[in-house]
Amino acid sequence: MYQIKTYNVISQAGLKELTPDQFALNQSDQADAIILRSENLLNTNFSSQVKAIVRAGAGYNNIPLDQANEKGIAVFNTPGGNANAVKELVFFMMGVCAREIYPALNFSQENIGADVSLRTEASKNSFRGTELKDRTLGVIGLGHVGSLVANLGLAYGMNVIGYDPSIHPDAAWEVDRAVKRASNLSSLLKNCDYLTIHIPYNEDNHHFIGASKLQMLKKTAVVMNFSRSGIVDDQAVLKALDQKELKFYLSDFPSAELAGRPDVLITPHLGGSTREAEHTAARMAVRQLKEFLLNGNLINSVNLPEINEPFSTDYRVTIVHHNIPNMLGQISSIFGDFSINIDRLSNRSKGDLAYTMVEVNDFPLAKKEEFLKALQAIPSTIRTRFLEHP
Ligand SMILES: NC(=O)c1ccc[n+]([C@@H]2O[C@H](COP(=O)([O-])OP(=O)(O)OC[C@H]3O[C@@H](n4cnc5c(N)ncnc54)[C@H](O)[C@@H]3O)[C@@H](O)[C@H]2O)c1
Ligand SMILES: O=C(O)[C@H](O)COP(=O)(O)O
Repeated sequence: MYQIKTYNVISQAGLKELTPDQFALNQSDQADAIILRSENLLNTNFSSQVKAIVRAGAGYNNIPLDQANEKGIAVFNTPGGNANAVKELVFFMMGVCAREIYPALNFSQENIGADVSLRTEASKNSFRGTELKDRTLGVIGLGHVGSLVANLGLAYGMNVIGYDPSIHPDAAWEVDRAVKRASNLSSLLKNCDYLTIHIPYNEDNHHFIGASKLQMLKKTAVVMNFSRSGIVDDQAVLKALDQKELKFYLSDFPSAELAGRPDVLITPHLGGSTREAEHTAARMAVRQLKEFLLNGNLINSVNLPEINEPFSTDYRVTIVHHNIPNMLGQISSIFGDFSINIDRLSNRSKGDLAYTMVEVNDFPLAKKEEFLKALQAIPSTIRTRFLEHP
Protein backbone atom coordinates (compact mmCIF):
# COMPACT_ATOMS: atom_id res chain seq x y z
CA MET A 1 0.00 0.00 0.00
CA TYR A 2 1.44 3.36 -1.02
CA GLN A 3 0.74 6.38 1.18
CA ILE A 4 -0.07 9.48 -0.89
CA LYS A 5 -0.19 12.98 0.58
CA THR A 6 -1.84 15.83 -1.28
CA TYR A 7 -1.52 19.60 -0.91
CA ASN A 8 -3.94 22.13 -2.45
CA VAL A 9 -7.14 21.17 -4.23
CA ILE A 10 -6.39 18.29 -6.55
CA SER A 11 -9.26 17.33 -8.83
CA GLN A 12 -11.16 14.14 -8.01
CA ALA A 13 -10.98 13.34 -11.72
CA GLY A 14 -7.38 12.33 -11.00
CA LEU A 15 -7.54 11.24 -7.37
CA LYS A 16 -10.30 8.70 -8.04
CA GLU A 17 -7.81 6.74 -10.15
CA LEU A 18 -5.79 6.01 -6.99
CA THR A 19 -7.45 2.65 -6.36
CA PRO A 20 -7.88 2.03 -2.60
CA ASP A 21 -6.41 -1.47 -2.79
CA GLN A 22 -3.01 0.03 -3.71
CA PHE A 23 -3.04 3.66 -2.53
CA ALA A 24 -4.05 5.32 0.75
CA LEU A 25 -4.86 9.00 0.37
CA ASN A 26 -3.91 11.42 3.16
CA GLN A 27 -3.98 8.73 5.81
CA SER A 28 -0.42 8.98 7.08
CA ASP A 29 2.29 11.59 7.56
CA GLN A 30 4.79 9.04 6.29
CA ALA A 31 4.11 9.61 2.60
CA ASP A 32 5.59 7.59 -0.25
CA ALA A 33 4.55 10.30 -2.67
CA ILE A 34 3.22 13.83 -2.73
CA ILE A 35 0.81 15.41 -5.21
CA LEU A 36 0.58 19.20 -5.09
CA ARG A 37 -0.12 22.37 -7.00
CA SER A 38 1.43 25.66 -5.80
CA GLU A 39 2.09 24.75 -2.14
CA ASN A 40 5.52 26.09 -1.27
CA LEU A 41 7.61 23.10 -0.17
CA LEU A 42 10.97 24.83 -0.62
CA ASN A 43 11.68 24.65 3.12
CA THR A 44 10.35 21.13 3.65
CA ASN A 45 12.73 18.38 4.64
CA PHE A 46 11.49 15.17 3.00
CA SER A 47 11.76 11.86 4.85
CA SER A 48 13.63 8.97 3.23
CA GLN A 49 10.25 7.36 2.51
CA VAL A 50 9.26 9.99 -0.06
CA LYS A 51 9.92 8.57 -3.50
CA ALA A 52 8.07 10.98 -5.76
CA ILE A 53 6.67 14.50 -5.84
CA VAL A 54 4.18 15.30 -8.57
CA ARG A 55 3.22 18.85 -9.51
CA ALA A 56 -0.30 18.82 -10.98
CA GLY A 57 0.54 21.79 -13.17
CA ALA A 58 3.44 23.31 -15.07
CA GLY A 59 5.67 25.42 -12.80
CA TYR A 60 7.69 23.48 -10.23
CA ASN A 61 9.65 26.34 -8.66
CA ASN A 62 7.86 25.51 -5.36
CA ILE A 63 9.69 22.15 -5.08
CA PRO A 64 13.28 21.93 -3.75
CA LEU A 65 14.94 20.17 -6.68
CA ASP A 66 18.42 20.09 -5.12
CA GLN A 67 17.08 18.16 -2.14
CA ALA A 68 15.10 15.85 -4.43
CA ASN A 69 18.24 15.13 -6.46
CA GLU A 70 20.30 14.42 -3.35
CA LYS A 71 17.66 12.00 -2.07
CA GLY A 72 16.83 10.42 -5.43
CA ILE A 73 13.22 11.62 -5.28
CA ALA A 74 11.58 11.69 -8.71
CA VAL A 75 9.89 15.03 -9.39
CA PHE A 76 7.24 15.31 -12.09
CA ASN A 77 5.04 18.01 -13.61
CA THR A 78 2.17 17.78 -16.10
CA PRO A 79 3.35 19.79 -19.11
CA GLY A 80 0.56 21.22 -21.24
CA GLY A 81 -2.18 20.02 -18.87
CA ASN A 82 -3.40 23.55 -18.20
CA ALA A 83 -1.86 25.36 -21.20
CA ASN A 84 -5.15 25.97 -23.00
CA ALA A 85 -6.63 27.55 -19.87
CA VAL A 86 -3.69 29.98 -19.65
CA LYS A 87 -3.93 30.80 -23.35
CA GLU A 88 -7.62 31.65 -23.04
CA LEU A 89 -7.04 33.83 -19.96
CA VAL A 90 -4.25 35.74 -21.71
CA PHE A 91 -6.59 36.62 -24.58
CA PHE A 92 -9.55 37.39 -22.28
CA MET A 93 -7.37 39.82 -20.35
CA MET A 94 -5.86 41.33 -23.49
CA GLY A 95 -9.40 41.95 -24.73
CA VAL A 96 -10.50 43.40 -21.38
CA CYS A 97 -7.58 45.81 -21.60
CA ALA A 98 -7.92 46.68 -25.31
CA ARG A 99 -11.67 47.37 -25.07
CA GLU A 100 -11.67 49.26 -21.73
CA ILE A 101 -14.00 46.59 -20.40
CA TYR A 102 -13.21 47.08 -16.73
CA PRO A 103 -14.13 50.80 -16.51
CA ALA A 104 -17.04 50.14 -18.88
CA LEU A 105 -18.46 47.42 -16.61
CA ASN A 106 -18.05 49.71 -13.61
CA PHE A 107 -19.92 52.44 -15.49
CA SER A 108 -22.84 50.11 -16.22
CA GLN A 109 -23.00 48.98 -12.60
CA GLU A 110 -22.93 52.54 -11.30
CA ASN A 111 -25.48 53.93 -13.75
CA ILE A 112 -28.34 51.51 -13.52
CA GLY A 113 -31.45 53.72 -13.66
CA ALA A 114 -34.15 55.15 -15.86
CA ASP A 115 -31.94 57.36 -18.02
CA VAL A 116 -29.23 54.76 -18.45
CA SER A 117 -29.50 54.60 -22.23
CA LEU A 118 -28.97 58.36 -22.50
CA ARG A 119 -25.92 58.30 -20.32
CA THR A 120 -24.66 55.23 -22.11
CA GLU A 121 -24.71 56.92 -25.49
CA ALA A 122 -23.04 60.03 -24.08
CA SER A 123 -20.30 57.99 -22.42
CA LYS A 124 -19.36 55.73 -25.29
CA ASN A 125 -16.38 57.82 -26.24
CA SER A 126 -14.76 57.21 -22.85
CA PHE A 127 -14.72 53.50 -23.47
CA ARG A 128 -13.62 53.48 -27.07
CA GLY A 129 -11.20 50.59 -27.43
CA THR A 130 -8.72 49.27 -29.92
CA GLU A 131 -8.67 46.00 -31.84
CA LEU A 132 -6.08 43.26 -31.50
CA LYS A 133 -6.07 42.65 -35.25
CA ASP A 134 -2.94 44.06 -36.92
CA ARG A 135 -1.28 44.74 -33.55
CA THR A 136 2.07 43.07 -32.86
CA LEU A 137 2.22 40.38 -30.19
CA GLY A 138 5.64 39.44 -28.80
CA VAL A 139 5.79 36.01 -27.15
CA ILE A 140 8.78 35.11 -25.00
CA GLY A 141 8.96 31.35 -24.43
CA LEU A 142 7.37 29.08 -27.00
CA GLY A 143 6.73 25.97 -24.93
CA HIS A 144 3.35 24.44 -24.12
CA VAL A 145 1.69 27.75 -23.24
CA GLY A 146 3.64 30.18 -25.43
CA SER A 147 3.09 28.19 -28.63
CA LEU A 148 -0.69 28.16 -28.08
CA VAL A 149 -0.70 31.89 -27.34
CA ALA A 150 1.38 32.65 -30.44
CA ASN A 151 -0.88 30.57 -32.69
CA LEU A 152 -4.05 32.14 -31.31
CA GLY A 153 -2.51 35.57 -31.88
CA LEU A 154 -2.33 34.71 -35.59
CA ALA A 155 -5.97 33.65 -35.56
CA TYR A 156 -6.82 37.11 -34.15
CA GLY A 157 -5.03 38.65 -37.15
CA MET A 158 -2.09 39.79 -35.06
CA ASN A 159 1.47 40.02 -36.26
CA VAL A 160 3.22 37.53 -33.95
CA ILE A 161 6.92 37.49 -33.09
CA GLY A 162 8.35 34.69 -30.95
CA TYR A 163 11.57 34.39 -28.95
CA ASP A 164 12.88 31.15 -27.44
CA PRO A 165 16.57 30.48 -28.08
CA SER A 166 16.47 27.00 -26.50
CA ILE A 167 13.15 25.82 -27.88
CA HIS A 168 12.62 22.04 -27.70
CA PRO A 169 12.25 20.49 -31.19
CA ASP A 170 8.83 19.02 -30.23
CA ALA A 171 7.66 22.48 -29.16
CA ALA A 172 8.97 24.04 -32.37
CA TRP A 173 6.64 21.76 -34.36
CA GLU A 174 3.67 23.22 -32.50
CA VAL A 175 4.44 26.81 -33.51
CA ASP A 176 2.70 28.00 -36.67
CA ARG A 177 5.16 28.89 -39.41
CA ALA A 178 3.60 32.34 -39.69
CA VAL A 179 4.98 33.21 -36.24
CA LYS A 180 8.09 35.28 -36.94
CA ARG A 181 11.24 34.25 -35.17
CA ALA A 182 12.93 37.17 -33.40
CA SER A 183 16.63 37.17 -34.22
CA ASN A 184 17.25 38.78 -30.84
CA LEU A 185 15.22 39.86 -27.86
CA SER A 186 15.64 43.59 -28.37
CA SER A 187 14.11 43.45 -31.86
CA LEU A 188 11.04 41.77 -30.36
CA LEU A 189 10.82 44.25 -27.47
CA LYS A 190 11.11 47.30 -29.72
CA ASN A 191 8.35 46.18 -32.04
CA CYS A 192 5.57 44.70 -29.97
CA ASP A 193 2.33 46.31 -28.83
CA TYR A 194 1.60 43.40 -26.48
CA LEU A 195 4.37 41.48 -24.75
CA THR A 196 3.55 38.15 -23.12
CA ILE A 197 6.04 35.99 -21.19
CA HIS A 198 5.74 32.20 -20.91
CA ILE A 199 8.97 30.98 -19.36
CA PRO A 200 9.65 29.08 -16.11
CA TYR A 201 10.79 30.89 -12.98
CA ASN A 202 14.33 29.89 -12.05
CA GLU A 203 17.53 31.65 -11.03
CA ASP A 204 18.35 32.62 -14.63
CA ASN A 205 14.90 34.09 -15.22
CA HIS A 206 14.62 36.11 -12.00
CA HIS A 207 13.45 39.61 -13.04
CA PHE A 208 13.90 38.62 -16.67
CA ILE A 209 11.78 41.67 -17.47
CA GLY A 210 13.28 44.59 -15.58
CA ALA A 211 13.98 48.28 -16.13
CA SER A 212 16.36 47.90 -19.08
CA LYS A 213 14.00 45.69 -21.12
CA LEU A 214 10.96 47.81 -20.22
CA GLN A 215 12.78 50.83 -21.60
CA MET A 216 13.07 49.13 -25.00
CA LEU A 217 9.29 48.78 -25.30
CA LYS A 218 7.01 51.29 -27.02
CA LYS A 219 5.44 53.71 -24.53
CA THR A 220 2.07 52.35 -25.63
CA ALA A 221 2.99 48.71 -24.98
CA VAL A 222 1.10 46.34 -22.70
CA VAL A 223 3.08 43.76 -20.70
CA MET A 224 1.47 40.48 -19.65
CA ASN A 225 2.85 38.10 -17.05
CA PHE A 226 0.91 34.87 -16.66
CA SER A 227 4.03 32.85 -15.79
CA ARG A 228 5.39 33.69 -12.32
CA SER A 229 5.69 36.81 -10.22
CA GLY A 230 9.49 36.77 -9.91
CA ILE A 231 9.96 36.82 -13.69
CA VAL A 232 8.89 40.47 -13.90
CA ASP A 233 10.33 43.15 -11.63
CA ASP A 234 7.16 44.75 -10.25
CA GLN A 235 9.07 47.82 -8.96
CA ALA A 236 10.42 48.48 -12.45
CA VAL A 237 6.92 48.06 -13.90
CA LEU A 238 5.54 50.49 -11.34
CA LYS A 239 8.17 53.07 -12.26
CA ALA A 240 7.57 52.62 -16.00
CA LEU A 241 3.81 53.02 -15.50
CA ASP A 242 4.30 56.13 -13.33
CA GLN A 243 6.58 57.67 -15.93
CA LYS A 244 4.13 56.80 -18.73
CA GLU A 245 6.74 54.63 -20.40
CA LEU A 246 4.39 51.65 -20.30
CA LYS A 247 0.66 51.70 -20.98
CA PHE A 248 -0.65 48.73 -19.06
CA TYR A 249 0.40 45.73 -17.00
CA LEU A 250 -1.66 42.53 -16.90
CA SER A 251 -0.57 39.90 -14.41
CA ASP A 252 -1.78 36.71 -12.75
CA PHE A 253 0.17 37.47 -9.57
CA PRO A 254 -1.25 39.88 -6.99
CA SER A 255 1.20 42.31 -5.46
CA ALA A 256 0.52 44.98 -2.86
CA GLU A 257 2.50 47.62 -4.69
CA LEU A 258 0.57 47.21 -7.94
CA ALA A 259 -2.88 46.97 -6.39
CA GLY A 260 -5.54 49.61 -7.02
CA ARG A 261 -4.03 51.18 -10.13
CA PRO A 262 -6.19 51.84 -13.21
CA ASP A 263 -3.30 50.77 -15.48
CA VAL A 264 -2.88 47.36 -13.85
CA LEU A 265 -5.22 44.39 -13.96
CA ILE A 266 -4.36 41.42 -11.78
CA THR A 267 -6.06 38.05 -11.61
CA PRO A 268 -5.35 35.96 -8.47
CA HIS A 269 -3.25 33.18 -10.07
CA LEU A 270 -6.13 31.81 -12.14
CA GLY A 271 -4.22 30.74 -15.25
CA GLY A 272 -4.71 27.01 -14.63
CA SER A 273 -7.97 27.32 -12.73
CA THR A 274 -10.57 25.91 -15.09
CA ARG A 275 -12.44 22.68 -14.43
CA GLU A 276 -10.96 21.19 -17.59
CA ALA A 277 -7.37 22.15 -16.78
CA GLU A 278 -7.61 20.97 -13.18
CA HIS A 279 -9.07 17.63 -14.29
CA THR A 280 -6.43 17.13 -16.99
CA ALA A 281 -3.51 18.10 -14.76
CA ALA A 282 -4.74 15.88 -11.91
CA ARG A 283 -5.29 12.91 -14.23
CA MET A 284 -1.84 13.33 -15.75
CA ALA A 285 -0.29 13.66 -12.29
CA VAL A 286 -1.97 10.53 -10.94
CA ARG A 287 -1.25 8.43 -14.03
CA GLN A 288 2.40 9.45 -14.05
CA LEU A 289 2.66 8.71 -10.32
CA LYS A 290 1.08 5.25 -10.70
CA GLU A 291 3.45 4.44 -13.58
CA PHE A 292 6.38 5.36 -11.38
CA LEU A 293 5.30 3.71 -8.13
CA LEU A 294 3.99 0.50 -9.68
CA ASN A 295 6.22 0.09 -12.76
CA GLY A 296 9.24 2.31 -12.14
CA ASN A 297 8.55 4.26 -15.36
CA LEU A 298 9.41 7.95 -15.56
CA ILE A 299 7.00 10.09 -17.58
CA ASN A 300 7.42 13.88 -17.52
CA SER A 301 9.99 13.84 -14.76
CA VAL A 302 11.76 17.16 -14.42
CA ASN A 303 14.87 15.79 -12.71
CA LEU A 304 15.17 12.24 -14.06
CA PRO A 305 15.27 10.94 -17.65
CA GLU A 306 12.20 9.73 -19.54
CA ILE A 307 11.79 5.95 -19.47
CA ASN A 308 8.55 4.18 -20.23
CA GLU A 309 8.83 0.44 -20.90
CA PRO A 310 6.14 -2.23 -20.56
CA PHE A 311 6.70 -4.31 -17.41
CA SER A 312 7.18 -7.69 -19.06
CA THR A 313 9.25 -9.57 -16.47
CA ASP A 314 8.51 -10.75 -12.93
CA TYR A 315 10.68 -8.15 -11.20
CA ARG A 316 12.27 -4.79 -11.76
CA VAL A 317 15.12 -3.17 -9.91
CA THR A 318 15.48 0.58 -10.40
CA ILE A 319 18.49 2.61 -9.41
CA VAL A 320 18.81 6.41 -9.29
CA HIS A 321 22.51 7.20 -9.45
CA HIS A 322 25.02 9.85 -10.39
CA ASN A 323 25.72 10.13 -14.09
CA ILE A 324 29.31 8.88 -14.02
CA PRO A 325 31.30 6.19 -15.89
CA ASN A 326 31.28 2.52 -14.92
CA MET A 327 28.00 2.51 -13.00
CA LEU A 328 26.52 -0.13 -15.30
CA GLY A 329 29.59 -2.33 -14.79
CA GLN A 330 29.27 -2.07 -11.01
CA ILE A 331 25.52 -2.67 -11.06
CA SER A 332 25.76 -5.71 -13.38
CA SER A 333 28.52 -7.25 -11.32
CA ILE A 334 26.30 -7.19 -8.22
CA PHE A 335 23.59 -8.99 -10.18
CA GLY A 336 26.32 -11.49 -11.15
CA ASP A 337 27.46 -11.87 -7.51
CA PHE A 338 23.90 -12.92 -6.60
CA SER A 339 23.66 -15.20 -9.70
CA ILE A 340 20.77 -13.16 -11.08
CA ASN A 341 20.36 -13.26 -14.84
CA ILE A 342 19.50 -9.86 -16.35
CA ASP A 343 16.70 -10.08 -18.94
CA ARG A 344 16.76 -6.43 -19.91
CA LEU A 345 18.64 -3.37 -18.80
CA SER A 346 17.77 0.24 -19.64
CA ASN A 347 19.89 3.19 -18.69
CA ARG A 348 19.23 6.89 -19.35
CA SER A 349 20.67 10.07 -17.98
CA LYS A 350 19.52 13.64 -17.45
CA GLY A 351 22.06 16.20 -16.29
CA ASP A 352 23.98 14.88 -13.29
CA LEU A 353 21.56 12.05 -12.61
CA ALA A 354 20.97 8.71 -14.30
CA TYR A 355 18.35 6.00 -13.95
CA THR A 356 18.98 2.33 -14.54
CA MET A 357 16.13 -0.16 -14.76
CA VAL A 358 17.03 -3.84 -14.61
CA GLU A 359 14.42 -6.47 -15.46
CA VAL A 360 14.69 -10.03 -14.26
CA ASN A 361 12.52 -13.12 -14.04
CA ASP A 362 14.35 -15.27 -11.53
CA PHE A 363 15.18 -13.46 -8.34
CA PRO A 364 16.30 -14.94 -5.00
CA LEU A 365 13.63 -13.26 -2.86
CA ALA A 366 15.23 -14.57 0.34
CA LYS A 367 18.30 -12.48 -0.42
CA LYS A 368 16.43 -9.33 -1.45
CA GLU A 369 17.55 -7.10 1.44
CA GLU A 370 21.18 -8.22 1.17
CA PHE A 371 21.11 -7.63 -2.60
CA LEU A 372 19.58 -4.13 -2.32
CA LYS A 373 22.13 -3.26 0.39
CA ALA A 374 24.95 -4.24 -1.98
CA LEU A 375 23.50 -2.04 -4.74
CA GLN A 376 23.01 0.82 -2.32
CA ALA A 377 26.64 0.46 -1.21
CA ILE A 378 27.94 1.47 -4.68
CA PRO A 379 29.27 4.96 -3.86
CA SER A 380 27.32 6.76 -6.58
CA THR A 381 24.02 4.99 -5.99
CA ILE A 382 21.43 7.41 -4.62
CA ARG A 383 18.36 5.22 -4.35
CA THR A 384 17.24 1.70 -5.23
CA ARG A 385 13.78 0.21 -5.55
CA PHE A 386 12.59 -3.36 -6.02
CA LEU A 387 9.28 -3.87 -7.85
CA GLU A 388 7.22 -6.99 -8.34
CA HIS A 389 5.09 -7.28 -11.46
CA PRO A 390 1.81 -5.57 -10.47
N1 LIG B 1 -0.62 31.39 -14.43
C1 LIG B 1 -0.75 30.09 -14.38
O1 LIG B 1 -1.63 29.59 -13.73
C2 LIG B 1 0.21 29.23 -15.14
C3 LIG B 1 -0.24 28.04 -15.75
C4 LIG B 1 0.66 27.26 -16.46
C5 LIG B 1 1.99 27.66 -16.53
N2 LIG B 1 2.39 28.78 -15.88
C6 LIG B 1 3.79 29.21 -15.93
O2 LIG B 1 4.18 29.27 -17.26
C7 LIG B 1 5.46 28.69 -17.40
C8 LIG B 1 5.61 28.13 -18.78
O3 LIG B 1 4.75 27.00 -18.92
P1 LIG B 1 4.91 26.00 -20.15
O4 LIG B 1 4.02 24.85 -19.86
O5 LIG B 1 4.75 26.73 -21.43
O6 LIG B 1 6.43 25.57 -19.97
P2 LIG B 1 7.36 24.89 -21.07
O7 LIG B 1 8.48 24.28 -20.33
O8 LIG B 1 6.56 24.04 -21.99
O9 LIG B 1 7.91 26.12 -21.93
C9 LIG B 1 8.76 27.09 -21.42
C10 LIG B 1 9.58 27.63 -22.58
O10 LIG B 1 10.31 28.76 -22.12
C11 LIG B 1 11.56 28.75 -22.79
N3 LIG B 1 12.47 29.61 -22.03
C12 LIG B 1 13.01 29.39 -20.81
N4 LIG B 1 13.77 30.44 -20.45
C13 LIG B 1 13.68 31.33 -21.47
C14 LIG B 1 14.23 32.62 -21.67
N5 LIG B 1 15.01 33.20 -20.75
N6 LIG B 1 13.95 33.26 -22.84
C15 LIG B 1 13.15 32.70 -23.77
N7 LIG B 1 12.60 31.48 -23.63
C16 LIG B 1 12.86 30.81 -22.47
C17 LIG B 1 11.96 27.28 -22.84
O11 LIG B 1 12.93 27.03 -23.84
C18 LIG B 1 10.61 26.62 -23.13
O12 LIG B 1 10.40 26.45 -24.52
C19 LIG B 1 5.52 27.65 -16.28
O13 LIG B 1 6.84 27.40 -15.86
C20 LIG B 1 4.69 28.25 -15.18
O14 LIG B 1 5.52 28.99 -14.30
C21 LIG B 1 1.53 29.58 -15.20
O1 LIG C 1 2.31 26.41 -13.05
C1 LIG C 1 1.11 26.18 -13.13
O2 LIG C 1 0.65 25.12 -13.58
C2 LIG C 1 0.16 27.25 -12.75
O3 LIG C 1 0.79 28.31 -12.15
C3 LIG C 1 -1.06 26.80 -12.02
O4 LIG C 1 -0.85 26.77 -10.63
P1 LIG C 1 -2.01 26.17 -9.70
O5 LIG C 1 -2.09 24.72 -10.02
O6 LIG C 1 -1.54 26.42 -8.30
O7 LIG C 1 -3.26 26.88 -10.03
